[in-house]
Amino acid sequence: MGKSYIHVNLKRFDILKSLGGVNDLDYSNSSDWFNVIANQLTNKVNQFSPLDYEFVFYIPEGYLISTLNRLDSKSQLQIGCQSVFSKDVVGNNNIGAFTTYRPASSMASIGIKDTIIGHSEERAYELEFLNSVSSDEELNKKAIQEDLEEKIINAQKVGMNVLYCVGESAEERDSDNWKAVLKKQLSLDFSKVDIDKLKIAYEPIWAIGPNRPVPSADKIQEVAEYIHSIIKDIPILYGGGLKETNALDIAGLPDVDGGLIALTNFSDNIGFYPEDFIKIVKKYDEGKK
Ligand SMILES: O=C[C@H](O)COP(=O)(O)O
Repeated sequence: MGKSYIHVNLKRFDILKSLGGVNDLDYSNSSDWFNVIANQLTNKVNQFSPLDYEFVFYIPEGYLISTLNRLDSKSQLQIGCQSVFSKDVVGNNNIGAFTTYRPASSMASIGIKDTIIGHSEERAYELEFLNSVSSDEELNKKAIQEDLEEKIINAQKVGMNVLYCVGESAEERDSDNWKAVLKKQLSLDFSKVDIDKLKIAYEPIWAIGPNRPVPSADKIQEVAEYIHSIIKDIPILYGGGLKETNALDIAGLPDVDGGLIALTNFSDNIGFYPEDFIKIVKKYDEGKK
């Protein structure tokens, strides 16, 4: 059995329902939302051998320092940040504040070793902005691609592992254009990008979040195989509606090495719930090849 990678992109589930949030997780007795999640998960994920599983949680920036300070040193939960700035800000007496940006070097200096780059949300916001300036969407996507590559390079330069997300939109799927889209997204310069510090998350945009269809296991396998035809021997995680009901099938796919999860409940009490996360992991483990 190969090693499996279960990564979680923990979106803003800390927002209280009274402020428009969706998650019902009760953290009223703690000022630190993620600490509540980590406390509920540590013993459970520690039942899996670190030789068999890697658990990485990409969490909103506000919780990074308190989490790193409070996390049980024996916890197998690894904490990552949600992308980094594309510029190298170190050296040349650079004393900028880099306001609003998150330099990889500053993340490394607080102890962050993992980051998620190119998430569909990151790509979408950048594209929305560029499309408002120029109508040449292909050129805009190319610019985003170059920016994401710089982010990967800068993160790896300070020793971080990168989960790089790729995936097609519903329109690109319907026009049967997914191979061309993925090929462009996977065209990284491997003279600069360290393949040993890289994993790929395939997250079809149309499958992410509540009330979305999920591709069949066969389709996920077809795409993962295609990704491996472009970049050999790289771990591929599937993201987009991965849940208890499909985790077993996805775990058994020959070209899939793990999952990227955000929601654990896709209806009713939408959000991320530690007990449901563990149920997904257990199902995944049952199907693990
Ligand atoms: O960021 C996470 C992935 O895109 C999957 O999201 P999801 O589990 O809510 O479908």
